[in-house]
Amino acid sequence: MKISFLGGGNMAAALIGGMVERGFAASDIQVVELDAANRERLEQRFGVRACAAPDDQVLACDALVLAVKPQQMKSALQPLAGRLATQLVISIAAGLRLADLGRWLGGERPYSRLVRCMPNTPALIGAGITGLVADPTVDVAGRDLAERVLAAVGSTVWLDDERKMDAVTGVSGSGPAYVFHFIEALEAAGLAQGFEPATARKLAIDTVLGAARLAAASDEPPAVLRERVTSKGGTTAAALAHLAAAGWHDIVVGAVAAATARGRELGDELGKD
Ligand SMILES: NC(=O)C1=CN([C@@H]2O[C@H](COP(=O)(O)OP(=O)(O)OC[C@H]3O[C@@H](n4cnc5c(N)ncnc54)[C@H](OP(=O)(O)O)[C@@H]3O)[C@@H](O)[C@H]2O)C=CC1
Ligand SMILES: O=C(O)[C@@H]1CCC=N1
Repeated sequence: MKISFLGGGNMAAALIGGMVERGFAASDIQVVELDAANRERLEQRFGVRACAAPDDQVLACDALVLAVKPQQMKSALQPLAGRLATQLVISIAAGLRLADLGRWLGGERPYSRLVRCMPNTPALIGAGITGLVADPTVDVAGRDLAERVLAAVGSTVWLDDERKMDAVTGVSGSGPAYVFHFIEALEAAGLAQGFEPATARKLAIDTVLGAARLAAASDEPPAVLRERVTSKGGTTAAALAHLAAAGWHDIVVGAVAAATARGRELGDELGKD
């Protein structure tokens, strides 16, 4: 299976790294990337071919992953318009809708062999989660191909309605940043309590890792696991009361709503062209 990437930045590197680590042949992966330093990094780190513009070799692929920023997409697709025939196009761009991508990629008619998805950066270590939605005209073979690419780097969730994709972006696409931010805060809290930096970081990271693994392995919901940590009149209750008073739950819900709304706004703004 030959996979080409348009854009070789952070998320493309996470996907390529995860794919190579999980047995995709580096010689079957190509990347079009404008930045020369990025091209060199991708070639050296993963052994893939990187080039500055989409040539015939890039187009001779089974799947083309669109991995430029949403604001760069329309101009990045211009050199490809009307040149695709059988390739499955997989967009990972936040906000951008299938209909607009199809219009930008098409020649006389819109291109419809399209899957829109939203992965996240833990893909780099095979621990990503991706939401996917296909254009209704994509056949089973096309869906299987997208599934094989994204399932190589983590779990997948197929959606029946493209409008839900912005919420996937809000929850799991952007989600690792919220978790990293939480780890940063926990680490800073450890430093404030007098731990050495390495100890503060280890306590913070291993706590999040262990709690997430326990939640994933448990038949019980996170709320029950939380209650088990919370002894009556104990330390956790004191911390949770502080978080509740600061509106912790609503803050997280509001953050996801802001990300979701921004995805929708990007789709509205950029799709107008
Ligand atoms: N980062 C994340 O966690 C996630 C990102 N995404 C989506 O992935 C996409 C990429 O995001 P991210 O990797 O963070 O962004 P980056 O900016 O890191 O990567 C995009 C890369 O594409 C390059 N580029 C721009 N125009 C072209 C072009 N015409 N041809 C080839 N390469 C080009 C950019 O170069 P230059 O910098 O020189 O412009 C840049 O290196 C976005 O659409 C985003 O919404 C989805 C899920 C998660
Ligand atoms: O911040 C962004 O727009 C991208 C999409 C999801 C994660 N990063």
